[in-house]
Amino acid sequence: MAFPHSVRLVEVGPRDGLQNEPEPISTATKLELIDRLGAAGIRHIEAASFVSPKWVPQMADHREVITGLTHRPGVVYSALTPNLKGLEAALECGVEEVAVFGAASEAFSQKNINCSIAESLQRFEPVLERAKAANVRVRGYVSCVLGCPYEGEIEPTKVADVSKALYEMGCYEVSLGDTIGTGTPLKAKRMIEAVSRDIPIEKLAAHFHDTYGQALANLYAVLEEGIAVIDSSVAGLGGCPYAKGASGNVASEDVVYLLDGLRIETGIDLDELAGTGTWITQAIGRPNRSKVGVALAAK
Ligand SMILES: CC(C)(COP(=O)([O-])OP(=O)([O-])OC[C@H]1O[C@@H](n2cnc3c(N)ncnc32)[C@H](O)[C@@H]1OP(=O)([O-])[O-])[C@@H](O)C(=O)NCCC(=O)NCCSC(=O)C[C@@](C)(O)CC(=O)[O-]
Repeated sequence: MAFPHSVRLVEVGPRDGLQNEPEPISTATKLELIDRLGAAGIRHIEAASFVSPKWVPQMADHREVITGLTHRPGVVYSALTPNLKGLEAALECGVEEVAVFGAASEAFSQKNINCSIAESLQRFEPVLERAKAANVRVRGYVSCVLGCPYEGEIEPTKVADVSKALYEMGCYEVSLGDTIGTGTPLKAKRMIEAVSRDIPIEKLAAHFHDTYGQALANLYAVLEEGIAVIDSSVAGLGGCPYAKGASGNVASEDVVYLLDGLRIETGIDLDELAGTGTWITQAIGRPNRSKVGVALAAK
């Protein structure tokens, strides 16, 4: 299959990137990050997470973040909502899009959202119904699509089953998470092949972490399969509390550089994005994990 002509980047830095930071990050810093990302041309930004503050303290200011956003025309600002409680709180803040998140691994599901895969799907059903009634689109995530920190290998058929359930429930797009970054290009292709037997490829997104340095190679492999939505995190921010040693999502700057080189349109200004990566890493005292970002900053 040929590469897509354009790719939509879903920037998950403000949520996935920051959710594990141990030191509090001010709401003002989060809002500035989100605004800078929009100014760089990103059209979908995952801004917050309506989860329990006991589980993820860094996302406790979800209300302030969502209500404090300066909405740029054409930019979608979304938030995670694991259950009805989270969804109702998000709707009260006027959120325009939400996401539910499940897993292809039983053990990870238990650690992450405190329930089995089957229970999680039951929880998501009323979330989808309520969101539909409120005219709010729902994205679905599946974690551990290329490996689990507890169960190791995950069969592509398991990923396909959970993805299909989310899609049939009404998720407009299913994002496939290589949560611990253990995937390699062949595995990634096989997983996409399995999932796309049930779901049109244009309804799938790649959400790859770079723990083993394979994320760009894996993205190249799935772009060849026709994937045209990529989740990434500016400066490669992030990690996962339930996956020891996991590094962040693939860096947005590195993905844009790759796509620019392939003549695949993103609508994103790489220099502006790289400047945002430099700024946020300095603001929160983290190393910049984008190779492209570091190289551009050194010019
Ligand atoms: C899912 C729950 C809430 C279940 O948590 P639970 O303990 O099973 O839920 P519960 O219904 O029994 O409620 C327990 C307490 O949580 C409260 N509660 C219940 N729901 C909410 C809510 N929505 N917002 C705020 N508070 C909530 C509820 O009110 C109660 O409070 P208490 O009475 O003890 O004071 C919990 O396990 C949780 O918050 N987990 C956090 C999971 C998380 O955020 N993980 C990181 C995001 S996923 C991810 O990063 C992967 C992804 C998407 O990026 C893809 C990839 O890379 O793999």
